[in-house]
Amino acid sequence: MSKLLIIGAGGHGKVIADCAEASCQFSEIAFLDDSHPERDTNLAWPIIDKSSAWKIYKEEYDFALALGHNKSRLAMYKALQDSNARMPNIVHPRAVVSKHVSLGAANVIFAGAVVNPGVSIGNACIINTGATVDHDCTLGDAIHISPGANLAGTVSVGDLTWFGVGSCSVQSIDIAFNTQVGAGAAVTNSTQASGLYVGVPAKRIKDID
Ligand SMILES: CC(=O)SCCNC(=O)CCNC(=O)[C@H](O)C(C)(C)COP(=O)(O)OP(=O)(O)OC[C@H]1O[C@@H](n2cnc3c(N)ncnc32)[C@H](O)[C@@H]1OP(=O)(O)O
Repeated sequence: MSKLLIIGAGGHGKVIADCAEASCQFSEIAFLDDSHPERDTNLAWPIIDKSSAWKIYKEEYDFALALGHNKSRLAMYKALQDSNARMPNIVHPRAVVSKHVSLGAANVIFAGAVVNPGVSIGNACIINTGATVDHDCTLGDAIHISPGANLAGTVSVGDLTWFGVGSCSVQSIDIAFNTQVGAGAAVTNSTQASGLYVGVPAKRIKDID
């Protein structure tokens, strides 16, 4: 069995560790975090070094990326990928993921999530607790579908997009690169431009970085 190093020892990291433990895929789970050596544990798991030290560990460990910020996670993913580090997908045993789903690398799919057949997910995405991604959706890289968010069928989601907690999308629309969907929003039309969309139906209210 492989050993897992999770980069980032915050709350999201804890959920990845718990998910990895439940998957029985790893013989050891530990963290890298910039708070080391002042902090040496994250709940039940040790923090063994700073995040920047990851290269030292790349032969010995697989990696998971616990950076909630989509752009930071994508940058870290690219750095590790360039270095041929191993970044498996981590799927909670109580997530329902169709075998007819295409998954890239470094994705996490948490408990209660459902990913239906025909879905394609890129790299470094978070399908958070209880989120659903219905048939034939296409997700790019470094996307976060927050807890309880729901995508109907055949939605195309651009890289770096974040669906907030409890938000949703109707079927058969395209969500632009780097779209941020506020908590509880309902996206009812394709989004043409990056930006923050809130409300029901969701409206674009401002630019984002
Ligand atoms: C396990 C986990 O914890 S995963 C993390 C899950 N977290 C989330 O899903 C959080 C989602 N975040 C949100 O919904 C935030 O409110 C954001 C990102 C949409 C907006 O944050 P900010 O960029 O700081 O915007 P700000 O708070 O200044 O709000 C801008 C305007 O939008 C409104 N607004 C903000 N969020 C929402 C929302 N979800 N729905 C409707 N209106 C909203 C504000 O009231 C404000 O309106 P005003 O200008 O008339 O006063």
